[in-house]
Amino acid sequence: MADELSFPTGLGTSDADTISLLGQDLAADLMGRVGFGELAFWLVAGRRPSAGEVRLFEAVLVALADHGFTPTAIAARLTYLSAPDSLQGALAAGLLGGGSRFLGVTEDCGRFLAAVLAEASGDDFDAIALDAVTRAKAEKRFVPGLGHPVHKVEDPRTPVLIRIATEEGIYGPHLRLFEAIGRVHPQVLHRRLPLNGAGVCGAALADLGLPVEMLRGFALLARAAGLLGQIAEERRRPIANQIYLTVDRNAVYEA
Ligand SMILES: CC(C)(COP(=O)(O)OP(=O)(O)OC[C@H]1O[C@@H](n2cnc3c(N)ncnc32)[C@H](O)[C@@H]1OP(=O)(O)O)[C@@H](O)C(=O)NCCC(=O)NCCSC(=O)C[C@@](O)(CC(=O)O)C(=O)O
Repeated sequence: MADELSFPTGLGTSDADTISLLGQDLAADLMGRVGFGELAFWLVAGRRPSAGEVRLFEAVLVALADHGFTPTAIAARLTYLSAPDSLQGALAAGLLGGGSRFLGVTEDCGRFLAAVLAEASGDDFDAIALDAVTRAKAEKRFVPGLGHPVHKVEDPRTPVLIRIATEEGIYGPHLRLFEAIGRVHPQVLHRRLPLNGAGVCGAALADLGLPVEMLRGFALLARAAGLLGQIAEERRRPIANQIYLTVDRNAVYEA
């Protein structure tokens, strides 16, 4: 009976002396020879990325690592205040906040763009974008990737990622549609909103051919590094207790 069991994997395995990963000898062929970003791409895509793809992918990871005292950073710091014995708890608390308003939008935007492109015909990207924004507004949905709480005119990450994608020959239909949304949305929303960093990262990852259903994972991978930095700084120069006491001392009891 046991002979019939089979659990196929193309990722990792080991025996007493060796560790294999992605068909390579981990110790001999990968350690010290492949960057962590390249490995993360390879693990998910199941193919080794080109140097240009690694450059764009790592630019995404760098873009999303940290954005100051965001809800994810504050959640991690407050959890660390309460449970300094649980670094993993603080990290997990921060990552749990990667959702449809902040950070997780990387995937929402990639999915949105992919769905619009799947239905679209022709190559008039401004017309396709206009239709997509009009439909989102009619359905009372926010367009993912538009707007930012701090960068009201331009998110500095957006033009840089578009430039890198163009330089590396990876600028594709998702980034093209995203830029078209940036041009046409004022006609529908009657205000000009910035194309934000989370959104451009989703468009770039989709143009890299990564599965849109996995894009939140990359945003979380990037933010895990940033949150580690936040927790390390919390240890060196704590602020979480002040946040806690400020809210508690200013609470207004309205029973
Ligand atoms: C980002 C924010 C909540 C900002 O809110 P705010 O309230 O400050 O927006 P305002 O500028 O005040 O909006 C002015 C008027 O436009 C309307 N309006 C706004 N956005 C609109 C839109 N997309 N579609 C239609 N209409 C819109 C709004 O309803 C208002 O209408 P009205 O009330 O009538 O005046 C909002 O845009 C939003 O939900 N966007 C969609 C989700 C999105 O893309 N999130 C990514 C954010 S980046 C990120 O995740 C990475 C991170 O930022 C953070 C991290 O790390 O955690 C980092 O940097 O790394």
